[in-house]
Amino acid sequence: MKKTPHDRKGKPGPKQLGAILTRCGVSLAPEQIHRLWAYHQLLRKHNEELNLTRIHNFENMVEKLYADSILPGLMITLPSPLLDLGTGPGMPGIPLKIAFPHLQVILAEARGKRVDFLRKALDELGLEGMRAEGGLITASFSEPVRGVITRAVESIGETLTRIEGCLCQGGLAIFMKGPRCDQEVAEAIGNFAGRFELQQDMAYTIPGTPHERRLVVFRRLTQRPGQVRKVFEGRGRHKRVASSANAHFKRLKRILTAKGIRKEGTALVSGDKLVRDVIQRHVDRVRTWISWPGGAVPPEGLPDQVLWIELEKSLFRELDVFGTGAPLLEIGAPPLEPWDPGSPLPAGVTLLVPFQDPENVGAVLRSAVAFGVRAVVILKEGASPFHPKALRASAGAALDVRLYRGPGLKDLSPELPLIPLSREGKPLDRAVFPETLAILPGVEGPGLPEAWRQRALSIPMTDRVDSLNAASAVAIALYEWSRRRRAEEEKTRAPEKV
Ligand SMILES: C[S@@+](CC[C@H](N)C(=O)[O-])C[C@H]1O[C@@H](n2cnc3c(N)ncnc32)[C@H](O)[C@@H]1O
Repeated sequence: MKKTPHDRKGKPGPKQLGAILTRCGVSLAPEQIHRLWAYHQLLRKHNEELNLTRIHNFENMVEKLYADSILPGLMITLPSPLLDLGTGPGMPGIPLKIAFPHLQVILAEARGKRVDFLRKALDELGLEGMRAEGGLITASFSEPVRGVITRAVESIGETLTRIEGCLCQGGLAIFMKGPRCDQEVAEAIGNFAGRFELQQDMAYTIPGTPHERRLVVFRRLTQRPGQVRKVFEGRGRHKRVASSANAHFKRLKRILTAKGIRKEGTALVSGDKLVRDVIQRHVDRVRTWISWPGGAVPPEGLPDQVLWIELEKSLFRELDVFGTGAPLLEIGAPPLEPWDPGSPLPAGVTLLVPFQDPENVGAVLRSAVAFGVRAVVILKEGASPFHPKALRASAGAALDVRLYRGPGLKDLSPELPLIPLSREGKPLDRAVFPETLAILPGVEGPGLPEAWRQRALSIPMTDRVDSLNAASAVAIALYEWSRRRRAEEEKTRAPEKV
């Protein structure tokens, strides 16, 4: 190692740099120490003018900047190419490149003067396989990288969104954090479920110092949007639609109504969470992913025949009737199986639904699934369970319950073992529920035909309102039934031996 004027005992110089690094668990070859020393000098020289770092004490700089930057490379196998997002004066990218010369590193820095400094540093240090990328990295940055590393930039969630365009599937997002980042990590796990998974979360102390750190590593599960596009284009399943006369758009417009849903046999799902849930639980029903240019691309794992339609934003808004601003899904909604009133009801509770408001149909389907209803019969007067409002109000439950199409209210035989719900009936809390039963609420407004009212159950309530909302009344009746059933089960359970 060459001697420099500063290289006396205790004075900053390559020798002391090497010694402090060794104490921190980082041992570098002499030429690497010289490169790092040259970088250190550049940093000092330009710091006053460019405000590159607030750490000035030599020992602190070595421990908190250089050793800190290099340690992640000793703890995990760093992927390459590696994007150092928000590198500032080159941290951790430059010390990492010096310590691990095989890495291809892109130093990303938004501020122009810092970018000038980085380019000068790379030039003077003769670091090859490394470059500085100026400007703000956003989700549209699409150069493929296998890893992203960041130190002191922003929250984990913000970075995971930002690297959507560049981090390859299976690639690592590496976060150099302080010790207290539990909440940030937990939020990212929840918000990016299905897109990123937590691979490692290591708490450590920089050896020989009291400085605590966390290395948090997320692995990307999904493909980059450009790749997804290629896959859909390769299958001939990607369409861009700019005209309202387009046949796909006209079909999608039609399925906003019950008549169109019946005719096309498909339905529209809206809302980010619901769309993701439906894909996860009913992927075989998915027909079309509907977005707009620049909007979210379809997730991976959709069946080959699924179509991706990118609609002009104004056309997309016509379909996004709830204004969710999230992609929509077209799903299969085949005609309901006809209900045979002559065949025995399944054990447990069946629900007959005459509601004309699709939101009530959706709400009641949600309660039906919540309380373990076996089958739901949509009567002739009932709204479509696949109407966009019904699907949304059901939070997807419309796809989780056995649905049948039944006759009209007036065609229901009085012989059927139904339990009608009506304001005039006997109090629900005193009712005796048979093993197998079917609950029949009335239509919103007119309620039930006279014949059914006579044998109805009623929910005790004040007379300050005329009636409960139809879907709420059913939810209460279902709750009462499930409460009684649980109480029965408790009773029949063998008493525990003492
Ligand atoms: C607090 S500094 C940290 C610098 C360095 N990583 C370190 O640990 O010393 C954050 C730097 O990130 C840059 N930055 C923040 N967001 C960025 C983005 N989206 N793209 C590029 N640079 C960004 C800022 O300009 C700033 O220089």
